[in-house]
Amino acid sequence: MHTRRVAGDELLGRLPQPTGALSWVRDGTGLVGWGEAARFEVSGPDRFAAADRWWREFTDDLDVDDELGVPGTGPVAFVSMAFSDRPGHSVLVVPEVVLGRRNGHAWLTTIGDSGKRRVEPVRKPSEVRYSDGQVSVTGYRAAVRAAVERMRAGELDKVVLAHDLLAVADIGIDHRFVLEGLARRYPECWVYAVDGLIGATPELLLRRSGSVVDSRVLAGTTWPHDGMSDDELAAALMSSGKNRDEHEYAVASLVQTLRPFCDTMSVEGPSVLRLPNVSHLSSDVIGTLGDTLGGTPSLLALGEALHPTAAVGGTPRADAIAVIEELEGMDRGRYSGPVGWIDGNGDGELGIALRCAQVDGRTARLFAGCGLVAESDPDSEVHEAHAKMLPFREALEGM
Ligand SMILES: C=C(O[C@H]1C=CC=C(C(=O)O)[C@@H]1O)C(=O)O
Repeated sequence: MHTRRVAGDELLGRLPQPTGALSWVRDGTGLVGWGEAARFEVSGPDRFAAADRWWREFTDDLDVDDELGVPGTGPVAFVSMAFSDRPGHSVLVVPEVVLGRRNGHAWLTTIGDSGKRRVEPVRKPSEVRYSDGQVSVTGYRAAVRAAVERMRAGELDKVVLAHDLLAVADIGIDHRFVLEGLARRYPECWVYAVDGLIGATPELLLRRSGSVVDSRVLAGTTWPHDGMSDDELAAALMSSGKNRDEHEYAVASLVQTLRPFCDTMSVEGPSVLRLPNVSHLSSDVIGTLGDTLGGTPSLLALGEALHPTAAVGGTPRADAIAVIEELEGMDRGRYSGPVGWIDGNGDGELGIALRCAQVDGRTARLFAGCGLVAESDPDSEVHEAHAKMLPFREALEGM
């Protein structure tokens, strides 16, 4: 395989075909890929360790010629892990071609001879129809109410429940059309696509660059309502006890789990992250990895320890997972699992797969969830989940 410097500043615009897009792009930087040189699929509680092992063996056997030698050059796999230990299907895809841009560098990595692909024009659907997914809005409201009762009874502190929505377009969905729409409206988010899971997430589970790791923790949300200005919404969010509690659980779970791997750690926040559809309480955690057992853990090993954070699971983690299995009533698939990329040195970026849909032909299954605490109100959570589905809906409809 070869990595060469290239000129040009396009990423998503270079994807040649309507399906099979691979993407991890934020505000014009990141990686896109196409073609499949290799694929690894796995499920079950050992999925992270199995994926890590497969990736190490795959890269050990490669003959790499890399002109740049920075994170994201050389061998790269796009990663999307299932939320749940069961059921669930996780996937690593090694593209035939990767195009990357970061810190003033631009590069092209190819595996094998990876012949040129025909470039097909991007297609826009003219009609999209929506219907209930596995969990309707009514079912979701009832599940939220039941979870809130459990928390009021002191059974757990926080749980994240989600529901889904089906969208059917009049033509096969062009992944590039959705990705371009998401990137245009959500430059603060990581716009991703792996094996048909497409979205724009504002939440970074973990980035590893050598011994430095960082994470963006989000929890606590508001959305435009009651004619309030953006500043009024932000001030209300910062002073909401319910949202501050929800956020604190998410930061604490991340810090506690990452601390044993780190020599130093610091937390900045919370502040308000403003997006077009919602605003979140946001904290950044930065750490320096220490040597454990003679080396620093890979990104996938760290992802295994961190997933699921309280932003998608809850607190205490095991109780929250049990409540999700009992009350949510659907298979999340890869929604709310780690998604991103890894390179041959164990570096890379894993976001949390939020604000997304699983796309298959003309159909997209959209997901959104909300963190619940004892003070949560079921109707508000239904509105919040609706607001969280807007990015994908608007991108699909071309708004
Ligand atoms: C579970 C989701 O969002 C999480 C991330 C940020 C804020 C959240 C909240 O305030 O509820 C959720 O924990 C989702 O978008 O589906």
